[in-house]
Amino acid sequence: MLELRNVTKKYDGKVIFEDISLKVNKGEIVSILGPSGCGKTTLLHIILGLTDISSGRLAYDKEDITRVPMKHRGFNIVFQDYALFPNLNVKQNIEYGLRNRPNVSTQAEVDELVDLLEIKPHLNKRISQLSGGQKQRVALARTLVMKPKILLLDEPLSALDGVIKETIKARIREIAERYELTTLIVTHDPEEAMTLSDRILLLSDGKVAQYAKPSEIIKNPANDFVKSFILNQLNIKRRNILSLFETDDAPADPLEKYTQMRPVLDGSSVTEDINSIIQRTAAKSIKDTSKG
Ligand SMILES: Nc1ncnc2c1ncn2[C@@H]1O[C@H](COP(=O)(O)OP(=O)(O)OP(=O)(O)O)[C@@H](O)[C@H]1O
Repeated sequence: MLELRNVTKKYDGKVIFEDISLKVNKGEIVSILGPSGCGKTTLLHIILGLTDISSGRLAYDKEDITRVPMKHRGFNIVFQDYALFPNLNVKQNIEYGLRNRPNVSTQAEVDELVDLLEIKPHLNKRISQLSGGQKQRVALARTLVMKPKILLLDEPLSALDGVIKETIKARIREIAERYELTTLIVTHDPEEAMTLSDRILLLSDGKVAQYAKPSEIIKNPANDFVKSFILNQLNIKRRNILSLFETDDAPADPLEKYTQMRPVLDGSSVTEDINSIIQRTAAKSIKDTSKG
C-alpha cells in the first residue's frame, strides 16, 4: 500500500498543495484529477521520487520512503510524450531497461506483454513509423518489463481519441488487474477519470477536494467545486451527444443525467445506448409522420 501523510509542496515559498493525505491499495487504479496548474504532475513526480516534498511523509508497504531516492523506490513512469528512443527500433526500446537488469523479466514475460499490448507486428519498426496509440503501447511495454511496484502515467490518453483511446483504457485496466499493479494516472478529463479508475483524487486550490470512488463522487459530491468540475463537464458531453439525435429526452436531475450517460461513458455499451436513442427517435418520427 502507498501512503501519503500530510504532504506539502512549496516552490520558492509558494504553496502548490498542502496536507495531502491518502492511501492507495495494491492493484488499485487512482486518477489524479483537477484543473490546470493544481499540482497533478508535481504530485506524480513526488511519488516517483523525482521531486522532493517540503513536508510530510511517504510510505510504501509501511516502510518510510520519504528520503529514498527515485532509483531505489522501484516505481516507474510513462511520460506524456512517451520519451521513446528514436534511434532504436520498437523491440530495442522495449528491452532497453533489461540491458542493465536482464533478470527482471524473462523472455516469456516480455513476449506476454508484447502479445497483450498487440505490438508483435511492429517489433522491427522505427518509432517514427508508429501511430500515437502504438507509441503509447510501446512506452507502456518498455515500462512494464521493468516490473514496477507502482505504475505512474502522466496524461496517457491526451494525445489519443475514439476507439484507440478506449483500447488503451481497456489495456491499462487489464494490466492493473492481471499483475495487481497499483496505477496512478494524471488526467484533467473527468470522463477519463470516471471510466478508468477505482478511485479519483480531485485536487483544487492546493487541497484534496474529494478522494472517493467515481460512483460516490457522483452520488455525494463533497462541495460545489466537485459538482461543477465533474457534473458540468459530463453533462456538456452528454448534451453534445444527444443533440446529434435531436431528442428531448434530457432529464433535469444531474444524477439521472449521469445514469443515462453512464453507458455512453462506458465504451463497451456505447453502440447499444446510441442505438436505443436512434430507435426511439425513429419510432417517434414514424408516429409523427403517420399522424400527419
Ligand atoms: N520546477 C518548478 N519550479 C517552480 N514552480 C513550478 C515548478 N514545477 C511546477 N511549478 C508550478 O507548480 C504548479 C503546479 O504545476 P503542475 O505541473 O504540477 O500542475 P498540473 O496540475 O500538472 O498542471 P497541468 O494540468 O497544466 O499540466 C504550477 O503553478 C507550476 O507553475
